[in-house]
Amino acid sequence: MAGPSAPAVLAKGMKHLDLDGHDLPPSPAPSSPSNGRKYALATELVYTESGDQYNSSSMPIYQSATFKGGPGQEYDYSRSGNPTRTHLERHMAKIMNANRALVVSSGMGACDVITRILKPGDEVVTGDDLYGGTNRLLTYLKENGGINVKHVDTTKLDVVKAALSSKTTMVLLETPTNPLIKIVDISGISSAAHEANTDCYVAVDNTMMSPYLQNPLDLGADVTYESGTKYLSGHHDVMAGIIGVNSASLGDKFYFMINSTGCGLAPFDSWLLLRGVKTLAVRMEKQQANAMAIAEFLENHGFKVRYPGLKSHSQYALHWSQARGAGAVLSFETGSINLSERIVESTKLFGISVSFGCVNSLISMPCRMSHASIDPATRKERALPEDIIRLCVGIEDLTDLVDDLSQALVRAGAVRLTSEGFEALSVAEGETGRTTQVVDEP
Ligand SMILES: Cc1ncc(COP(=O)(O)O)c(C=O)c1O
Ligand SMILES: N[C@@H](CCSC[C@H](N)C(=O)O)C(=O)O
Repeated sequence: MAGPSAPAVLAKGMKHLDLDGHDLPPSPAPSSPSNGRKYALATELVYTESGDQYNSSSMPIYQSATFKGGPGQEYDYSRSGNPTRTHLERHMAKIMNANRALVVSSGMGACDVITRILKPGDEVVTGDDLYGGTNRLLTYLKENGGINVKHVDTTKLDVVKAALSSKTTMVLLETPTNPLIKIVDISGISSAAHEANTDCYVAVDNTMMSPYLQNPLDLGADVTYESGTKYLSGHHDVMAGIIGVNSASLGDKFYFMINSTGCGLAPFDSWLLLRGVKTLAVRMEKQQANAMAIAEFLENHGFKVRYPGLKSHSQYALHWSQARGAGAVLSFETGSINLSERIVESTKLFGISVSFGCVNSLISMPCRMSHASIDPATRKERALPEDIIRLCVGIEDLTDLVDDLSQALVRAGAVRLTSEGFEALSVAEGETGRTTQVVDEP
Protein backbone atom coordinates (compact mmCIF):
# COMPACT_ATOMS: atom_id res chain seq x y z
CA MET A 1 0.00 0.00 0.00
CA ALA A 2 1.34 3.35 -0.95
CA GLY A 3 2.20 5.66 1.91
CA PRO A 4 0.49 9.00 2.44
CA SER A 5 1.24 11.66 -0.16
CA ALA A 6 3.66 14.41 0.77
CA PRO A 7 0.95 17.06 1.19
CA ALA A 8 -1.05 14.72 3.41
CA VAL A 9 1.98 14.19 5.62
CA LEU A 10 2.58 17.90 5.75
CA ALA A 11 -1.04 18.53 6.53
CA LYS A 12 -0.87 16.15 9.47
CA GLY A 13 2.20 17.83 10.87
CA MET A 14 1.05 21.37 10.29
CA LYS A 15 -2.64 21.33 10.96
CA HIS A 16 -2.76 25.08 11.30
CA LEU A 17 -1.70 25.60 7.66
CA ASP A 18 -4.26 25.74 4.90
CA LEU A 19 -1.91 24.02 2.47
CA ASP A 20 -4.12 23.71 -0.56
CA GLY A 21 -5.89 27.02 -0.03
CA HIS A 22 -9.31 25.37 -0.28
CA ASP A 23 -10.28 26.59 3.15
CA LEU A 24 -10.05 30.21 2.10
CA PRO A 25 -13.39 31.72 2.90
CA PRO A 26 -15.12 34.00 0.47
CA SER A 27 -14.97 37.61 1.46
CA PRO A 28 -17.21 39.00 2.83
CA ALA A 29 -17.85 35.94 4.98
CA PRO A 30 -16.06 35.96 8.34
CA SER A 31 -12.65 34.79 7.28
CA SER A 32 -11.70 32.26 9.89
CA PRO A 33 -10.31 29.39 7.87
CA SER A 34 -11.38 26.00 9.12
CA ASN A 35 -7.95 25.53 10.67
CA GLY A 36 -9.13 28.04 13.26
CA ARG A 37 -6.56 30.74 12.67
CA LYS A 38 -8.06 34.07 11.76
CA TYR A 39 -6.22 35.98 9.09
CA ALA A 40 -4.27 39.01 10.16
CA LEU A 41 -5.90 42.33 9.40
CA ALA A 42 -3.41 43.14 6.63
CA THR A 43 -4.59 40.01 4.82
CA GLU A 44 -8.27 40.62 5.50
CA LEU A 45 -7.98 44.12 4.05
CA VAL A 46 -6.80 42.84 0.67
CA TYR A 47 -8.69 39.60 0.40
CA THR A 48 -12.14 39.91 -1.12
CA GLU A 49 -14.14 37.78 -3.46
CA SER A 50 -16.66 39.55 -5.60
CA GLY A 51 -18.74 36.48 -6.41
CA ASP A 52 -19.05 38.03 -9.85
CA GLN A 53 -20.49 35.95 -12.71
CA TYR A 54 -17.26 36.47 -14.72
CA ASN A 55 -14.95 36.02 -11.69
CA SER A 56 -13.84 39.63 -11.90
CA SER A 57 -10.89 40.31 -9.60
CA SER A 58 -12.24 43.72 -8.68
CA MET A 59 -15.83 44.13 -7.55
CA PRO A 60 -17.77 45.65 -10.47
CA ILE A 61 -19.37 49.07 -10.11
CA TYR A 62 -23.11 48.59 -10.39
CA GLN A 63 -23.74 52.06 -11.72
CA SER A 64 -27.46 51.60 -11.85
CA ALA A 65 -30.22 53.40 -9.96
CA THR A 66 -32.79 50.69 -10.59
CA PHE A 67 -32.88 46.92 -10.96
CA LYS A 68 -35.52 45.24 -13.13
CA GLY A 69 -37.86 42.66 -11.69
CA GLY A 70 -40.71 42.25 -9.29
CA PRO A 71 -41.18 42.16 -5.53
CA GLY A 72 -38.87 39.95 -3.50
CA GLN A 73 -35.70 40.51 -5.49
CA GLU A 74 -32.54 41.47 -3.60
CA TYR A 75 -32.12 44.90 -5.21
CA ASP A 76 -34.71 47.23 -6.67
CA TYR A 77 -33.37 50.77 -6.16
CA SER A 78 -29.85 51.93 -5.25
CA ARG A 79 -31.01 54.19 -2.39
CA SER A 80 -32.25 51.01 -0.70
CA GLY A 81 -29.32 48.85 -1.70
CA ASN A 82 -26.70 48.35 -4.37
CA PRO A 83 -24.45 45.31 -4.94
CA THR A 84 -21.21 47.34 -4.93
CA ARG A 85 -22.22 49.03 -1.67
CA THR A 86 -23.30 45.72 -0.11
CA HIS A 87 -19.97 44.15 -1.00
CA LEU A 88 -18.11 47.04 0.63
CA GLU A 89 -20.34 46.86 3.72
CA ARG A 90 -19.72 43.16 4.17
CA HIS A 91 -16.00 43.58 3.64
CA MET A 92 -15.91 46.44 6.16
CA ALA A 93 -17.92 44.50 8.77
CA LYS A 94 -15.13 41.94 8.70
CA ILE A 95 -12.43 44.59 9.02
CA MET A 96 -14.24 46.38 11.86
CA ASN A 97 -14.99 43.20 13.83
CA ALA A 98 -18.65 44.13 13.47
CA ASN A 99 -21.70 42.02 12.71
CA ARG A 100 -22.93 44.69 10.35
CA ALA A 101 -21.44 47.71 8.62
CA LEU A 102 -23.28 50.45 6.76
CA VAL A 103 -21.63 52.95 4.44
CA VAL A 104 -22.90 56.46 3.85
CA SER A 105 -21.93 59.60 1.99
CA SER A 106 -19.62 61.15 4.63
CA GLY A 107 -18.42 60.86 8.21
CA MET A 108 -20.90 63.54 9.23
CA GLY A 109 -23.58 61.58 7.38
CA ALA A 110 -22.72 58.63 9.65
CA CYS A 111 -22.94 60.85 12.73
CA ASP A 112 -26.31 62.14 11.51
CA VAL A 113 -27.67 58.60 11.03
CA ILE A 114 -26.52 57.62 14.52
CA THR A 115 -27.93 60.67 16.28
CA ARG A 116 -31.27 60.41 14.45
CA ILE A 117 -32.28 57.66 16.87
CA LEU A 118 -32.34 60.30 19.65
CA LYS A 119 -35.70 61.67 20.76
CA PRO A 120 -36.56 65.04 22.34
CA GLY A 121 -35.71 64.88 26.05
CA ASP A 122 -32.85 62.41 25.52
CA GLU A 123 -29.47 63.16 27.01
CA VAL A 124 -26.09 62.86 25.29
CA VAL A 125 -22.81 62.88 27.18
CA THR A 126 -19.86 63.77 25.00
CA GLY A 127 -16.37 65.25 25.09
CA ASP A 128 -15.09 68.79 25.36
CA ASP A 129 -12.60 68.22 22.55
CA LEU A 130 -14.43 67.08 19.44
CA TYR A 131 -14.14 67.52 15.69
CA GLY A 132 -15.77 70.88 14.83
CA GLY A 133 -18.42 69.31 12.58
CA THR A 134 -19.54 66.88 15.29
CA ASN A 135 -19.75 69.74 17.76
CA ARG A 136 -21.81 71.71 15.21
CA LEU A 137 -24.31 68.87 14.70
CA LEU A 138 -24.68 68.27 18.45
CA THR A 139 -25.19 72.00 19.02
CA TYR A 140 -27.92 71.97 16.35
CA LEU A 141 -29.64 69.02 18.05
CA LYS A 142 -29.42 70.79 21.40
CA GLU A 143 -30.89 74.01 20.05
CA ASN A 144 -33.49 72.52 17.72
CA GLY A 145 -34.07 68.87 18.62
CA GLY A 146 -34.70 69.09 22.36
CA ILE A 147 -31.63 66.97 23.10
CA ASN A 148 -29.70 67.74 26.27
CA VAL A 149 -26.03 67.65 25.28
CA LYS A 150 -23.44 67.63 28.07
CA HIS A 151 -19.81 68.32 27.08
CA VAL A 152 -17.44 66.99 29.74
CA ASP A 153 -13.77 66.10 30.03
CA THR A 154 -14.01 62.51 28.81
CA THR A 155 -10.40 61.83 29.78
CA LYS A 156 -11.60 61.69 33.40
CA LEU A 157 -13.71 58.63 34.17
CA ASP A 158 -15.07 60.10 37.42
CA VAL A 159 -16.19 63.26 35.58
CA VAL A 160 -17.98 61.16 32.95
CA LYS A 161 -19.58 58.99 35.65
CA ALA A 162 -20.88 62.09 37.41
CA ALA A 163 -22.46 63.29 34.16
CA LEU A 164 -24.19 59.97 33.40
CA SER A 165 -27.74 59.28 34.53
CA SER A 166 -30.63 56.97 33.70
CA LYS A 167 -31.63 59.62 31.13
CA THR A 168 -28.35 59.28 29.23
CA THR A 169 -29.30 57.61 25.97
CA MET A 170 -26.05 58.16 24.13
CA VAL A 171 -22.40 58.64 24.95
CA LEU A 172 -20.42 59.93 21.99
CA LEU A 173 -16.66 59.66 22.19
CA GLU A 174 -13.57 60.43 20.13
CA THR A 175 -10.19 58.94 20.95
CA PRO A 176 -7.62 60.28 20.30
CA THR A 177 -9.55 63.52 20.16
CA ASN A 178 -9.24 65.93 17.25
CA PRO A 179 -7.15 68.11 17.58
CA LEU A 180 -5.86 67.89 21.18
CA ILE A 181 -5.00 64.18 20.93
CA LYS A 182 -6.56 63.37 24.30
CA ILE A 183 -7.19 59.71 25.08
CA VAL A 184 -10.52 58.42 26.32
CA ASP A 185 -11.01 55.12 28.16
CA ILE A 186 -13.51 53.36 25.84
CA SER A 187 -13.93 50.29 28.03
CA GLY A 188 -14.27 52.16 31.35
CA ILE A 189 -16.78 54.65 29.95
CA SER A 190 -18.78 51.94 28.13
CA SER A 191 -19.20 49.97 31.37
CA ALA A 192 -20.17 53.08 33.32
CA ALA A 193 -22.67 54.18 30.65
CA HIS A 194 -24.35 50.78 30.48
CA GLU A 195 -24.50 50.69 34.27
CA ALA A 196 -26.19 54.10 34.38
CA ASN A 197 -28.69 53.07 31.70
CA THR A 198 -28.78 49.61 30.13
CA ASP A 199 -30.34 51.15 27.00
CA CYS A 200 -27.61 53.73 26.58
CA TYR A 201 -25.64 53.51 23.31
CA VAL A 202 -21.94 54.21 23.40
CA ALA A 203 -20.79 55.48 20.00
CA VAL A 204 -17.11 55.95 19.24
CA ASP A 205 -15.78 58.08 16.40
CA ASN A 206 -12.80 55.97 15.33
CA THR A 207 -11.62 58.30 12.53
CA MET A 208 -8.27 59.13 14.15
CA MET A 209 -7.30 55.45 14.38
CA SER A 210 -9.20 53.46 11.72
CA PRO A 211 -10.03 49.79 12.33
CA TYR A 212 -6.42 48.94 11.56
CA LEU A 213 -5.39 50.40 14.92
CA GLN A 214 -8.46 50.31 17.15
CA ASN A 215 -11.72 48.37 17.40
CA PRO A 216 -14.17 50.13 19.73
CA LEU A 217 -16.76 47.32 19.51
CA ASP A 218 -14.24 44.94 21.07
CA LEU A 219 -13.80 47.41 23.92
CA GLY A 220 -17.48 47.55 24.87
CA ALA A 221 -18.86 50.27 22.59
CA ASP A 222 -22.19 49.68 20.82
CA VAL A 223 -21.41 51.69 17.72
CA THR A 224 -18.18 52.51 15.95
CA TYR A 225 -18.21 55.01 13.12
CA GLU A 226 -15.71 56.97 11.15
CA SER A 227 -15.03 59.23 8.28
CA GLY A 228 -14.00 57.05 5.34
CA THR A 229 -12.73 60.26 3.76
CA LYS A 230 -9.60 59.86 5.91
CA TYR A 231 -7.41 56.76 6.41
CA LEU A 232 -9.84 54.22 4.94
CA SER A 233 -9.75 55.74 1.46
CA GLY A 234 -6.37 57.40 1.97
CA HIS A 235 -6.13 59.56 -1.14
CA HIS A 236 -8.52 62.46 -0.54
CA ASP A 237 -10.52 61.57 -3.61
CA VAL A 238 -13.75 60.38 -2.00
CA MET A 239 -16.08 61.39 0.83
CA ALA A 240 -17.52 58.51 2.85
CA GLY A 241 -18.71 57.49 6.29
CA ILE A 242 -18.99 54.07 7.85
CA ILE A 243 -20.91 52.68 10.80
CA GLY A 244 -20.26 49.34 12.50
CA VAL A 245 -22.52 47.57 15.02
CA ASN A 246 -22.96 44.17 16.60
CA SER A 247 -26.63 44.51 17.49
CA ALA A 248 -28.95 43.45 14.66
CA SER A 249 -31.75 45.74 15.84
CA LEU A 250 -29.44 48.76 15.96
CA GLY A 251 -28.21 47.88 12.47
CA ASP A 252 -31.81 47.75 11.24
CA LYS A 253 -32.56 51.14 12.82
CA PHE A 254 -29.58 52.71 11.06
CA TYR A 255 -30.45 51.03 7.77
CA PHE A 256 -33.98 52.45 8.09
CA MET A 257 -32.52 55.96 8.45
CA ILE A 258 -30.16 55.48 5.51
CA ASN A 259 -32.92 54.24 3.22
CA SER A 260 -35.31 56.94 4.45
CA THR A 261 -32.92 59.84 4.01
CA GLY A 262 -30.99 58.54 1.00
CA CYS A 263 -27.45 58.99 2.32
CA GLY A 264 -26.13 55.53 1.33
CA LEU A 265 -22.79 55.66 -0.44
CA ALA A 266 -23.01 55.83 -4.25
CA PRO A 267 -21.70 52.86 -6.31
CA PHE A 268 -18.59 54.55 -7.69
CA ASP A 269 -17.66 56.00 -4.28
CA SER A 270 -18.18 52.54 -2.75
CA TRP A 271 -15.77 51.13 -5.30
CA LEU A 272 -13.21 53.86 -4.58
CA LEU A 273 -13.43 53.18 -0.85
CA LEU A 274 -13.08 49.44 -1.40
CA ARG A 275 -10.01 50.05 -3.54
CA GLY A 276 -8.51 52.44 -0.98
CA VAL A 277 -9.05 50.23 2.04
CA LYS A 278 -6.94 47.45 0.53
CA THR A 279 -3.77 49.50 1.09
CA LEU A 280 -4.71 50.71 4.58
CA ALA A 281 -2.10 48.55 6.34
CA VAL A 282 0.90 49.66 4.26
CA ARG A 283 -0.17 53.30 4.24
CA MET A 284 -0.80 53.38 7.98
CA GLU A 285 2.48 51.65 8.84
CA LYS A 286 4.48 54.13 6.76
CA GLN A 287 2.46 57.15 7.88
CA GLN A 288 2.78 56.39 11.56
CA ALA A 289 6.49 55.61 11.30
CA ASN A 290 6.97 59.02 9.67
CA ALA A 291 4.69 60.67 12.26
CA MET A 292 6.66 59.15 15.14
CA ALA A 293 9.95 60.46 13.73
CA ILE A 294 8.49 63.92 13.21
CA ALA A 295 6.95 64.02 16.68
CA GLU A 296 10.36 63.13 18.16
CA PHE A 297 12.07 65.69 15.95
CA LEU A 298 9.78 68.49 17.16
CA GLU A 299 9.93 67.39 20.80
CA ASN A 300 13.72 67.10 20.71
CA HIS A 301 13.85 70.68 19.47
CA GLY A 302 11.77 71.93 22.38
CA PHE A 303 8.20 72.08 21.07
CA LYS A 304 5.25 70.89 23.15
CA VAL A 305 4.00 68.01 21.02
CA ARG A 306 0.79 66.01 21.41
CA TYR A 307 1.15 62.52 19.96
CA PRO A 308 0.22 59.19 21.61
CA GLY A 309 3.38 57.56 20.27
CA LEU A 310 5.50 59.76 22.53
CA LYS A 311 6.21 58.47 26.03
CA SER A 312 5.73 62.05 27.23
CA HIS A 313 2.00 61.82 26.37
CA SER A 314 0.30 61.82 29.76
CA GLN A 315 -2.09 59.06 28.66
CA TYR A 316 0.44 56.93 26.79
CA ALA A 317 -0.37 53.77 28.78
CA LEU A 318 -4.13 54.13 28.35
CA HIS A 319 -3.78 54.66 24.61
CA TRP A 320 -1.64 51.57 24.12
CA SER A 321 -3.99 49.50 26.28
CA GLN A 322 -6.74 49.99 23.69
CA ALA A 323 -4.99 50.73 20.39
CA ARG A 324 -2.32 49.04 18.27
CA GLY A 325 -0.63 52.19 17.00
CA ALA A 326 -0.41 55.94 17.36
CA GLY A 327 -1.75 57.02 13.96
CA ALA A 328 -0.34 59.85 11.90
CA VAL A 329 -1.91 62.98 13.38
CA LEU A 330 -0.02 65.12 15.87
CA SER A 331 -0.30 68.66 17.07
CA PHE A 332 2.12 71.14 18.54
CA GLU A 333 2.08 74.64 19.90
CA THR A 334 4.35 77.60 19.31
CA GLY A 335 3.07 80.15 21.83
CA SER A 336 2.02 82.60 19.13
CA ILE A 337 -0.76 82.62 16.54
CA ASN A 338 1.30 84.74 14.14
CA LEU A 339 4.26 82.42 14.45
CA SER A 340 2.04 79.40 13.80
CA GLU A 341 0.60 81.12 10.73
CA ARG A 342 4.09 81.80 9.38
CA ILE A 343 5.10 78.15 9.89
CA VAL A 344 1.98 76.85 8.16
CA GLU A 345 2.58 79.21 5.22
CA SER A 346 6.25 78.22 4.91
CA THR A 347 5.97 74.47 4.30
CA LYS A 348 5.78 73.05 0.81
CA LEU A 349 5.40 69.28 1.15
CA PHE A 350 3.03 69.72 4.10
CA GLY A 351 0.12 71.20 2.15
CA ILE A 352 -2.24 73.60 3.90
CA SER A 353 -5.43 71.61 4.04
CA VAL A 354 -8.13 70.31 6.35
CA SER A 355 -8.59 66.56 6.81
CA PHE A 356 -6.04 63.83 7.51
CA GLY A 357 -5.25 60.19 6.74
CA CYS A 358 -4.11 61.00 3.22
CA VAL A 359 -0.92 59.74 1.55
CA ASN A 360 0.18 63.38 1.33
CA SER A 361 1.34 65.28 4.40
CA LEU A 362 -0.88 68.13 5.54
CA ILE A 363 -0.57 71.07 7.90
CA SER A 364 -3.35 73.19 9.38
CA MET A 365 -4.39 75.53 12.15
CA PRO A 366 -7.54 73.85 13.53
CA CYS A 367 -8.96 77.02 15.13
CA ARG A 368 -8.95 78.70 11.71
CA MET A 369 -9.94 75.64 9.71
CA SER A 370 -11.41 72.31 10.87
CA HIS A 371 -12.63 73.70 14.19
CA ALA A 372 -13.57 77.24 13.09
CA SER A 373 -17.25 76.33 13.50
CA ILE A 374 -16.72 76.20 17.28
CA ASP A 375 -17.16 79.80 18.38
CA PRO A 376 -14.09 81.53 19.89
CA ALA A 377 -15.65 81.77 23.36
CA THR A 378 -16.32 78.02 23.47
CA ARG A 379 -12.83 77.31 22.15
CA LYS A 380 -11.42 79.40 24.99
CA GLU A 381 -13.68 77.76 27.58
CA ARG A 382 -12.48 74.33 26.36
CA ALA A 383 -8.82 75.42 26.39
CA LEU A 384 -8.30 74.85 22.67
CA PRO A 385 -5.06 76.73 21.97
CA GLU A 386 -5.52 79.24 19.16
CA ASP A 387 -1.91 78.76 18.02
CA ILE A 388 -2.13 74.97 17.75
CA ILE A 389 -0.76 73.48 14.54
CA ARG A 390 -1.95 70.05 13.39
CA LEU A 391 0.23 67.86 11.22
CA CYS A 392 -1.12 64.87 9.32
CA VAL A 393 1.87 62.91 8.16
CA GLY A 394 1.86 61.14 4.81
CA ILE A 395 3.99 58.50 3.10
CA GLU A 396 6.67 60.78 1.60
CA ASP A 397 10.38 60.29 2.24
CA LEU A 398 11.07 61.14 5.90
CA THR A 399 14.21 63.20 5.23
CA ASP A 400 12.29 65.37 2.76
CA LEU A 401 9.54 65.91 5.32
CA VAL A 402 11.96 66.83 8.11
CA ASP A 403 13.81 69.20 5.76
CA ASP A 404 10.54 70.84 4.74
CA LEU A 405 9.50 71.35 8.35
CA SER A 406 12.97 72.54 9.42
CA GLN A 407 13.17 75.22 6.73
CA ALA A 408 9.63 76.35 7.62
CA LEU A 409 10.53 76.67 11.33
CA VAL A 410 13.64 78.65 10.48
CA ARG A 411 11.93 80.90 7.90
CA ALA A 412 9.03 81.55 10.26
CA GLY A 413 11.42 82.56 13.03
CA ALA A 414 10.10 79.84 15.35
CA VAL A 415 13.54 78.61 16.35
CA ARG A 416 16.85 80.00 17.53
CA LEU A 417 19.99 78.71 15.86
CA THR A 418 22.40 77.00 18.24
CA SER A 419 25.82 75.36 17.79
CA GLU A 420 24.03 71.97 17.58
CA GLY A 421 21.31 73.06 15.18
CA PHE A 422 18.26 74.90 16.49
CA GLU A 423 15.78 74.96 19.34
CA ALA A 424 12.26 76.29 19.77
CA LEU A 425 12.16 79.92 20.83
CA SER A 426 10.10 78.91 23.84
CA VAL A 427 13.07 76.83 25.04
CA ALA A 428 15.39 79.75 24.63
CA GLU A 429 12.94 81.76 26.72
CA GLY A 430 12.81 79.06 29.39
CA GLU A 431 9.19 78.18 28.65
CA THR A 432 9.46 74.40 28.21
CA GLY A 433 6.54 72.25 29.25
CA ARG A 434 4.17 75.18 29.40
CA THR A 435 0.54 74.74 28.52
CA THR A 436 0.09 77.22 25.76
CA GLN A 437 0.39 80.82 26.71
CA VAL A 438 -0.68 82.41 23.44
CA VAL A 439 1.27 85.58 22.87
CA ASP A 440 -0.32 87.63 20.13
CA GLU A 441 1.88 90.10 18.38
CA PRO A 442 0.18 93.42 17.61
C1 LIG B 1 -12.83 62.99 13.95
C2 LIG B 1 -13.72 63.27 12.77
N1 LIG B 1 -14.94 62.72 12.75
C3 LIG B 1 -15.78 62.93 11.72
C4 LIG B 1 -15.42 63.73 10.66
C5 LIG B 1 -16.41 63.95 9.55
O1 LIG B 1 -16.05 63.27 8.39
P1 LIG B 1 -16.45 63.76 6.92
O2 LIG B 1 -15.64 64.95 6.59
O3 LIG B 1 -16.17 62.58 6.08
O4 LIG B 1 -17.90 64.12 6.97
C6 LIG B 1 -14.16 64.34 10.64
C7 LIG B 1 -13.70 65.21 9.56
O5 LIG B 1 -14.37 65.72 8.74
C8 LIG B 1 -13.30 64.09 11.74
O6 LIG B 1 -12.10 64.66 11.80
N1 LIG C 1 -15.34 73.31 6.04
C1 LIG C 1 -15.42 72.01 6.69
C2 LIG C 1 -14.17 71.70 7.41
C3 LIG C 1 -13.84 70.26 7.31
S1 LIG C 1 -12.63 69.73 8.51
C4 LIG C 1 -12.26 68.12 7.98
C5 LIG C 1 -11.59 67.23 8.97
N2 LIG C 1 -12.52 66.60 9.84
C6 LIG C 1 -10.51 67.83 9.79
O1 LIG C 1 -10.50 67.67 11.02
O2 LIG C 1 -9.60 68.43 9.21
C7 LIG C 1 -16.58 72.05 7.66
O3 LIG C 1 -17.10 73.12 7.97
O4 LIG C 1 -17.03 71.00 8.09
